[in-house]
Formats: sequence, structure tokens, C-alpha cells
Amino acid sequence: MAEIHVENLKVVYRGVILALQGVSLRAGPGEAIALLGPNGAGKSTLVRAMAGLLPQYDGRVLDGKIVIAAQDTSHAPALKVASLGLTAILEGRPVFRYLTVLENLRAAAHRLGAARRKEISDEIFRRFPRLYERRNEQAGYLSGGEQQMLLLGMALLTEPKILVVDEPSLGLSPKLVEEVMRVLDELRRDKGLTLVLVEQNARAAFQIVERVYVMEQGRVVFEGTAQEAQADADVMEFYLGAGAAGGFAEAKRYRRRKRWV
Ligand SMILES: Nc1ncnc2c1ncn2[C@@H]1O[C@H](COP(=O)(O)OP(=O)(O)OP(=O)(O)O)[C@@H](O)[C@H]1O
Repeated sequence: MAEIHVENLKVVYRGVILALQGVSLRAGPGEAIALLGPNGAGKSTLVRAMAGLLPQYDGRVLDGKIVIAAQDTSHAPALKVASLGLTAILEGRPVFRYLTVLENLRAAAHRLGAARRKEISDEIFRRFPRLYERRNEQAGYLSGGEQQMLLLGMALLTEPKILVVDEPSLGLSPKLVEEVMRVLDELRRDKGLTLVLVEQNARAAFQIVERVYVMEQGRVVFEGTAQEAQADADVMEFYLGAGAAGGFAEAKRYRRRKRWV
């Protein structure tokens, strides 16, 4: 049984803006998959749908279904989804900017007892020594990479079984992107997590996932192994903007196109 299973999912915003049309995917227990594709393809919408967060964005599932840990969560609220073990780190590094690193971690750990909280906090500081050094500083003053590590630490305090991470590489230097990918890979292996990585940076994602889904205009246009995607010139050039000719400019042609029901 797949840990996450999305079938023929159709999502609209404000009742009329069709953002996903017939999207299907699966991620088995302990598997790492990536959702790739240009701006506006529908990746974040899929993350919101999986996390039960569509209503916050005036969106809803119109058709199809989402099954998480064998339960139909197509219309489930975020708390129900979280209780099934899915934790989503949303785009844009949403840390509490005016709270310190320690306070952010405490806020994420509100459901844990003191002993378990200490155990996981120790683990977080072992994995991310830089967070320990900056534990009393306001999170808003951390660098982008440090904020990403803090979000991963906060996610660990929810004891996830499925981790969904939206665009962790955004705005980071190539060296930091590599570091974030390494940490995600380590976490998945050490904890047997199912990982759904959403990325525009396809090359970074290829390093740590087994299978990829490429999205464009609200649909999945390619599904295959990371190797198959990399060997497919059309996928690389037109959807991932990583080919020889055209490059990223080519992918940008597909930006932000909306369709109406
Ligand atoms: N809250 C919203 N209300 C209306 N339309 C929205 C909303 N959020 C997203 N959309 C539209 O839905 C479509 C898919 O957007 P989405 O953010 O899911 O794409 P994305 O692949 O995550 O892009 P990006 O990488 O830029 O975040 C786009 O056309 C976008 O304009």
C-alpha cells in the first residue's frame, strides 16, 4: 500500500480557477519522489491539497482523491492529515521571524512531552550545529540556509512519517542547496521517511529522489525514474529548462497560465 496515493485529482481556486486537472501520483513508504516543473505548474497546489490546506487558499478538491496512510483525506482538514503523519514545509520559509530559534522549536514541539522534546531537540542540534550556535537569535536574522534547517528541525519535532518540502533550494547558493539535499537524504534514510520534494531546481532533486513527476499547466506530463527524466531531452529542455538550447527561457514560456472551468 502506497503511503501517499493521489488519483485523478482536480483542484479549483475561488470556484473557477482550475489549478490541477487529473493529477495522479504515488509515493511508497520510505520512498523519495520529486515534483518538478516551471512556475505555475501546480506543484504548490498539490502540496496544499495533500496537506489539507486548500481551504486556507480558497481552493478545494473538485474531483479525484488523496489517500494517506490508507485513509481518504481528499477533503480532510490539515489537523487530520497531520495526525496521519504528514508534515509539509511550505514555500517561502515560514519561520516565526520575531521568535528565537529555541522558541520556534518549542512552538513546533507543543504536542510532545518534555523528555521526547529534549531527545529530538538534542538530535536537531547534533544534525544542525549552526542552529545550536544561533539558538537565542531571532529566526528572522538567520540566513536562508539556516532558516531552512530550522524548518527541518521544526518538522522533526512533529515526528513525521511523510515529509513534503516545497522548494527548499529557493534563493540558496549552490553549496547550500547541496547541503540541504544531503540533509534531506540523510533524514529520509535514518528515519525511513517518505519524502515528497517539490523543486524547480531539477538537478538538485535528481541527486536524492528515485522517481520524478514533471508537472505543467496543472497536469503531470512525465512520470519516471530520475535517470529516465535526465535521459529525456524533451523533458529536460522544455519542462525543466535544463537543456542545451533555449534553457530556462524556454521553460518560462509556460509561466503562470491560468485556465478557467
Ligand atoms: N490562492 C490562489 N488563488 C487563485 N489562483 C491560485 C492560487 N494559488 C495558485 N493559483 C494559481 O494556480 C496555478 C498553479 O499555481 P501553483 O502555485 O500551484 O504552481 P507552482 O507550480 O507551485 O508554481 P511556483 O513554483 O511559482 O510556486 C497558477 O496558475 C496560479 O496562478
